[in-house]
Amino acid sequence: MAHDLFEAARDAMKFAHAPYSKFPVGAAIRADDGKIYTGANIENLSFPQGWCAEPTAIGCMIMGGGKKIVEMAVIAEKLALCPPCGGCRQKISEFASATTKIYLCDEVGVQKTMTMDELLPLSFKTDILG
Ligand SMILES: O=c1ccn([C@H]2C[C@H](O)[C@@H](CO)O2)c(=O)[nH]1
Ligand SMILES: [Zn+2]
Repeated sequence: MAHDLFEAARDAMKFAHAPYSKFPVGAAIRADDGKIYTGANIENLSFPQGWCAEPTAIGCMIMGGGKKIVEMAVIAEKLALCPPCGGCRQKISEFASATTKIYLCDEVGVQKTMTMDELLPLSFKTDILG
């Protein structure tokens, strides 16, 4: 049921701290423990110090005891769709598999579903670092 994830991401977006870009983003993760973890973007007056909604949700998942992303939804207030930025794709991939679904949402609901492999093809992998 992706719709509950969409609703969680939409609700999380209300917590965005985005006074500089005025571009609120919300994210919601269904984790392997069955719980939903959410996040919003949190900007900073020192611009590079702000961060995206996705890592907020990942941090909540890790601190809540979740270990893997089963599926994830992302929504932005001002765009039709908000595909995760490059840095977020790498961060998500740490806790996802190639087939993990990422739901790109607008204010109505899920509009596009992509797998992690589609979002981040040929992703960095090595057995040297474990
Ligand atoms: O995948 C993304 C891309 C951008 N943003 C945020 C960062 C910044 O606060 C605002 C404008 O880039 O949107 C996210 O939260 N997730
Ligand atoms: Zn990002």
